[in-house]
Amino acid sequence: MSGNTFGKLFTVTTFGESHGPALGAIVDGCPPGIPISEEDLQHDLDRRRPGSSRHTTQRKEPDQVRILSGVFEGKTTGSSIGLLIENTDQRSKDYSKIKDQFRPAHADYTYHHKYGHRDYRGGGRSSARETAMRVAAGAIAKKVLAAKGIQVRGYMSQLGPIKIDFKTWDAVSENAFFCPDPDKVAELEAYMDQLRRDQDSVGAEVTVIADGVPVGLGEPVFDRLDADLAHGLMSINAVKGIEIGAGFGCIAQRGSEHRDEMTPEGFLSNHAGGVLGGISSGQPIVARLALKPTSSITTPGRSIDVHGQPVEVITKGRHDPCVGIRATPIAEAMMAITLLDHWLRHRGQNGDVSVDTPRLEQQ
Ligand SMILES: Cc1cc2nc3c(=O)[nH]c(=O)nc-3n(C[C@H](O)[C@H](O)[C@H](O)COP(=O)(O)O)c2cc1C
Ligand SMILES: C=C(O[C@@H]1CC(C(=O)O)=C[C@@H](OP(=O)(O)O)[C@H]1O)C(=O)O
Repeated sequence: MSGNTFGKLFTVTTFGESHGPALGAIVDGCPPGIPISEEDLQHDLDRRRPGSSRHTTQRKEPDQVRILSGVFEGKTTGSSIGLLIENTDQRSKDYSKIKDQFRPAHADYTYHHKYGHRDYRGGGRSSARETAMRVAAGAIAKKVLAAKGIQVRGYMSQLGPIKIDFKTWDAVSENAFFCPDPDKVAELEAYMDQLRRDQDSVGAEVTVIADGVPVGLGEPVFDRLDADLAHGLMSINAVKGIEIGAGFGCIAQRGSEHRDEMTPEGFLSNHAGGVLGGISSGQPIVARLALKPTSSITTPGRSIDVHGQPVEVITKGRHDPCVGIRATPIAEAMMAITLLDHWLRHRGQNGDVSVDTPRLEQQ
């Protein structure tokens, strides 16, 4: 097993390196008859694309996706969907000087020791450039889920020390940060401008929410829905923490506060984050991701080279000063892929009839 595939019934396999000719994905298990066009995928790809504001990497990639298979006359056929995005703006000379050095906090050290031979250009396979394919696959999952009334959306909830309260979904698409509070945008701009002057990077938190998920998705033991969500979200580059619902906040809570009391009209709170016993409760599914600060910065850092000799690493080139800024569409994609996989698995075992899943409609 090479670890390039995610999911059990709805599966996503990706290939490609940051400075290779192209990236690709094979999406398997998509139900037939779903209308899918390249434009459907392009919307989310444009939201993730590098170089779209001064606060992200300045690498300019159109990230134009091509659907190579699995769609005929505008609808999925049920066969493998092949997706391709060409790389057009690689600048490999940025990496010539550091090709034998290990950037502290990037994957150079572990790739070198695990494989012995690595594509150092742009971090090769370890680059988050790969996440473009997840976003394209996630857009397919989102489309299938939307037909079932399930919507997956995300936003930035903290940038470095700046906490961001949720205000409106409309605001999220109106700024470069996926910030839901329009009154915070100027502060974020100023923080990022100073950060660049400091030649440093910073972490962030992204929140992702699925609305309209019926009761019953998930498995009770190993493949709990929350476990698979954590797997999918944690598999995104630079993610160091995942919380579902109250998350680590539950440590300081009492049972009388944490429990989500129920009335005939519904739950009175959602500390569970929409999952009980590994199975969706019908409440919104809420996950938060902690993303670490970018490792590639121009501030010199101590490290070693491939010969074990001490070096001072300075990483020049085009890098995201805060990787969390572009992570929202990626988190949405991984949540959508996980939910669709579990939707198909639920239907595989339980069929369309289930006393406890009145909102699970026939596909
Ligand atoms: C959207 C996004 C953009 C990223 N951009 C950069 C970047 O420009 N430079 C960099 O060094 N790391 C960047 N990263 C982080 C690296 O890909 C990541 O740190 C590396 O793969 C090592 O994996 P790990 O941090 O999960 O241990 C980015 C991550 C994401 C999610
Ligand atoms: C290209 C993208 O982001 C890249 C992610 C990345 C990393 O180390 O993860 C490092 C940089 O790579 P390069 O120096 O090869 O351009 C970013 O630009 C992208 O997201 O599409």
